[in-house]
Amino acid sequence: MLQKCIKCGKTYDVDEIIYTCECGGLLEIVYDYEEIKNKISKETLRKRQIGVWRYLEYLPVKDERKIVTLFEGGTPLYRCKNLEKELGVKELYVKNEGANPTGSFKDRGMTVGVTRANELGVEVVGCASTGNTSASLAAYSARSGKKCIVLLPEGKVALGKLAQAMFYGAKVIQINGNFDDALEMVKQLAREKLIYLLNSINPFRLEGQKTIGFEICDQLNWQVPDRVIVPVGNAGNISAIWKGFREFEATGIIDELPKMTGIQAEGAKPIVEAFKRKAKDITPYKNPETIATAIRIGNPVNAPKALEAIYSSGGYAEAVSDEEIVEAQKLLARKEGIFVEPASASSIAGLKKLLDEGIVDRDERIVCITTGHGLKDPDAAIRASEEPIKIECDIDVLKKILKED
Ligand SMILES: Cc1ncc(COP(=O)(O)O)c(C=O)c1O
Ligand SMILES: N[C@@H](CCOP(=O)(O)O)C(=O)O
Repeated sequence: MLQKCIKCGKTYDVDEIIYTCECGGLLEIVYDYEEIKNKISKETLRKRQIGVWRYLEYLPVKDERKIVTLFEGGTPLYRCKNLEKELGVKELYVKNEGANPTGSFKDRGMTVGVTRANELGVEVVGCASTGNTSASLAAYSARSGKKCIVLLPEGKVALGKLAQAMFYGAKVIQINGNFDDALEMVKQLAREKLIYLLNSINPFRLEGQKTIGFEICDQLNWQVPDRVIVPVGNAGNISAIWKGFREFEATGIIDELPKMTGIQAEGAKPIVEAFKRKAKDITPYKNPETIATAIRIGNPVNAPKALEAIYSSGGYAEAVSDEEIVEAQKLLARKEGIFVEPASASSIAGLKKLLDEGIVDRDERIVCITTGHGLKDPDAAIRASEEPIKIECDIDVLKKILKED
């Protein structure tokens, strides 16, 4: 097991605390896949409880006693028959990551990232966040007794997420700047070794998130979807999920791969623009803006990994407007009973748009990832809903209302 630069191929020991290569390239964790293949089979995996740690041999942990867990993963993969009818597709699933312990997919990353921090003997962890990363890191650092510092863009973090970070006991610092500014600041703290950084630039964190790909195969009885659609912000998740599929292929668990499809918001779409230019580099946005605050990111650190995932899987990247996001959020809640935060609904909005554009075939088996719980952002949900009806305590008035549509 090593850390390897995706740009120049240089390798580093896993115990070296380093976030990018000397050449500036992003790092990823590589394993001896033949060794994993000899240890693991579908049957052995199935004997264990579903969740991130079912896939232990694929995870960068040396000492199991150091694992910090809140029982993350094992999230539902819903077949969505009502949406299939509504959108005119043959087979549609939603992988609902809002069902994780703190309500987002970040918990998969943090169980592994904070376990690594434990193994390294780190005492102070930190991150920049649009909300979910901070909520999750605050919870896992509380559980492992570490000090936690989170930097947030003031006024742009959904209420539920802010409440979580504060309540789990993190030191919460709001900056007069956006997420990208906050990330630059915590990267500086990490370079000076004042914190162990647990944003997705840390390759160990992404190892936990790749288990979304593992679980999708597992829950589809080892079949592989034609396409996986993922909301994209800092671009770690789409890269991680793709790595999961590739590793299952490398170890003989699956023999096909899905088309990775990333969705961004119109006001923050540097990856979509790069994809449409067929480029490998992005042009960052200085002032990203969208109702989907979780993906209000102008300079995604994992852009090279995400673009590689999209290009080499034959996938696609598209942007959706705030109106399309809210419409999709409502559709998912009202047709399937699944309440997600706005950023999460971009995968559904993106699917609808790509079907209309003829990019996605109606016969495909599709999995949309919904990344965070709807209760994270109650303000957005209330703004998008009809006002409750107010009446006096009058039974006749109530009966009259009951008869209305
Ligand atoms: C709810 C939600 N959806 C999507 C994303 C985007 O994920 P990524 O940054 O890995 O692209 C985030 C945060 O980054 C998020 O919190
Ligand atoms: N949406 C994210 C943004 C940070 O992404 P990360 O994956 O690099 O931590 C958040 O929840 O803060």
